[in-house]
Amino acid sequence: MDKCHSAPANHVNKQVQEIAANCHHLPKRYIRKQDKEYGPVTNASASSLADLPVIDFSLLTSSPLELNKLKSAVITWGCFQAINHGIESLFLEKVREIGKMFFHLSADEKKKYLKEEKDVEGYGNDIVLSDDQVLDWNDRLYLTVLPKDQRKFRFWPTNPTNFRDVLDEYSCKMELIYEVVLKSLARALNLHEDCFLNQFGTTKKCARYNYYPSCPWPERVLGVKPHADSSAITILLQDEEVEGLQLLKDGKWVGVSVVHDALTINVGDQMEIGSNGIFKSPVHRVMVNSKKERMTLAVFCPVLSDQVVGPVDELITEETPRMYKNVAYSLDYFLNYFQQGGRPIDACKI
Ligand SMILES: O=C(O)CCC(=O)C(=O)O
Ligand SMILES: [Fe+2]
Repeated sequence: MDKCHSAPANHVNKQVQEIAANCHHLPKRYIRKQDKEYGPVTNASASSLADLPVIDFSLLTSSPLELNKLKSAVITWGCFQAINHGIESLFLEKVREIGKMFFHLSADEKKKYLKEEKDVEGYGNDIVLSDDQVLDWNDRLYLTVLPKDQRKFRFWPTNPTNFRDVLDEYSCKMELIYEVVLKSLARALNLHEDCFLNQFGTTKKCARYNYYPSCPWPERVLGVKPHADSSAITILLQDEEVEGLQLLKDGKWVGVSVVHDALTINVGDQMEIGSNGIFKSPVHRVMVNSKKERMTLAVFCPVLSDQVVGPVDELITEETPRMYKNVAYSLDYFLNYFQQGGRPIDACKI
């Protein structure tokens, strides 16, 4: 059979994992349309792994040098690898393990947590907004973890049995990491350390386990299509061995390596706006592997729904005029641009 034969578009509501398990041909809905991707389509080769700065969190308050390294990382890349962040290696393993155990449950068991068609919360994949939308080669489990009163427990697996406890503990740790990053970024710009924390107010923490089954035609699909995150920051726990994340840097795609026990942290559109464009929210995408599955856990830290985001006053000066309007962030606002391949932040620029 022609390996690239396109199947009819009846896979839209199937899980990618089910398609991958019996993949004799690639369903049409997953085939990349390269003319619709912004940024070049060439793949990163082994030689173009990003030299992403590694920031030692244990030094951020005591070492001006480390703080400066963080500042230049976020200005240059919008992203860095955090080490010595205080989360034990064994615990990170557990966080990965509960995710893998979940995705390895039977299809029927996982479907108990299936999301609704037009919502993101729960187990599933892309919200489909149009017939010609290209789908990502990934399944997800998306759970709002903080504030606690926004948790929708019907989507929280009880299998494995420790899933909820481990994710709950991880959420608390993410709140602390969030605060360290926002305070450090403010100090790096000589602002009061609570400046960004106050600007954004209470932020949500939304955990998204991304599961990328292996794909016999990795060049023809994308794990996640090019996008920038809308959050203030995103804290990513990568797969312990399989790479796949790439950043668009100076017009080229460069791969992000796996650093043992590191958290890969990037700023999102809300921080780009808050910092009046000093920190740039990086465009990134995910490639899939022909042989190995990959699983990551992204924790997005966005403002609460309808909260207005704008640049902090102290960063608007005569030399550095306001670059972004104040915008009220909602899921609809984000999705409308995202699924059409545009960047929501372009609509916020003055
Ligand atoms: O899985 C990854 O490496 C990144 C995922 C990502 O970009 C996202 O979930 O927004
Ligand atoms: Fe992302």
